[in-house]
Amino acid sequence: MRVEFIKMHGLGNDFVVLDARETPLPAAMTPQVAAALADRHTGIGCDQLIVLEPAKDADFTMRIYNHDGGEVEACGNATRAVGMLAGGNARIATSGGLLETRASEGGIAVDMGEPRLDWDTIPLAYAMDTLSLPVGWDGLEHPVAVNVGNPHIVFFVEDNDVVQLDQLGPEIEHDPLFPDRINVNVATIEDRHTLRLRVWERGAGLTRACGTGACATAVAAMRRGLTEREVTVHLPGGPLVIGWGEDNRITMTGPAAESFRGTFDWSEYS
Ligand SMILES: N[C@H](CCC[C@H](N)C(=O)O)C(=O)O
Repeated sequence: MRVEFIKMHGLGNDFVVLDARETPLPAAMTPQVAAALADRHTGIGCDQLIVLEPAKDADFTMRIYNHDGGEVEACGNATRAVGMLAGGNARIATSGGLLETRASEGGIAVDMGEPRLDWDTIPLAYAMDTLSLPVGWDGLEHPVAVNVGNPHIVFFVEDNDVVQLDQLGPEIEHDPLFPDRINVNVATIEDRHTLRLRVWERGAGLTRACGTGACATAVAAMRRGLTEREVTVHLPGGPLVIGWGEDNRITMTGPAAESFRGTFDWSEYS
C-alpha cells in the first residue's frame, strides 16, 4: 500500500512527516519501521520520523521517532514544521505535553511549556544539583541538566567548535547516570544575548540543529546568570530565538520548511 510523506526540516534538522490525521497508516508505527524509513541509505532518510494522528483535546497528536526508531517525548524543530503545515497556529498533543504554535515574523513561535529542573524529572539515576552536576568526560565538566519535554545536559566551554562531540556524545548519551539516555549540548557564550551550540542528539547523533537543545541550553545559561532572558542560539544550521518568561514558560521562534513530497510502499518497510 502506497503511503504519502512530506519531507521537512527546521534549520537542517530533517523529518519525514506521515500525516495520518485523515487516513490511518496501514498498521501501527513501530520502532523497526521508523528506523527503516529514517535510514539514509536504504530508506527515505531523516533525523526524526513524525506521525500526525487525530487528538481529542488538541488539533492533532504528534508522535516522534528518533533515527534509531525510539519514540520520544519532544522535538522542537519538528513542532515548528508541523505547526507550519497546519497553517501556523496549532495546539499539538505530544507525550511530553501540549504545545502551541503561532505564525511569527521569525517563522513559527512555539510555547514549549515550563522546564523541569529537579534531578528526578530529568531524570538522573541519583539525587544531584542539576545546576552543576559533579561529573565530567574528557574536559567536559559540571554540566547543567534540564528537561524541556525531553532530557538534556548542557556543557559550557570556551570554544565548542573544538570539542570531539562525535566521540564524546555517544559515551555520554549512554552513561548509566541517565536512565532514559540524554541529549548532549555543548555551548559557548558569545555575549549576554548570544550563544553558539552544537548537539549530539539522543537516538540521532550530530544534527544540524536541535530545538529542544536550544531551549535547554538557553535555560541553563539563564539559570547560571550567564545571559539575559531572551537569547539567540546559533546552531550549525542557523539561529533560533529562545525566551524564558517570568511565567516560567519557554518560547522558541525560528523557521521551518517543506522540502518535497512523495510516496513509499509500506510493505517494503514493514
Ligand atoms: N533527539 C531528541 C528528539 C529530537 C529533538 C530535536 N530534533 C529537536 O528539534 O528538539 C530526543 O531523543 O529527545
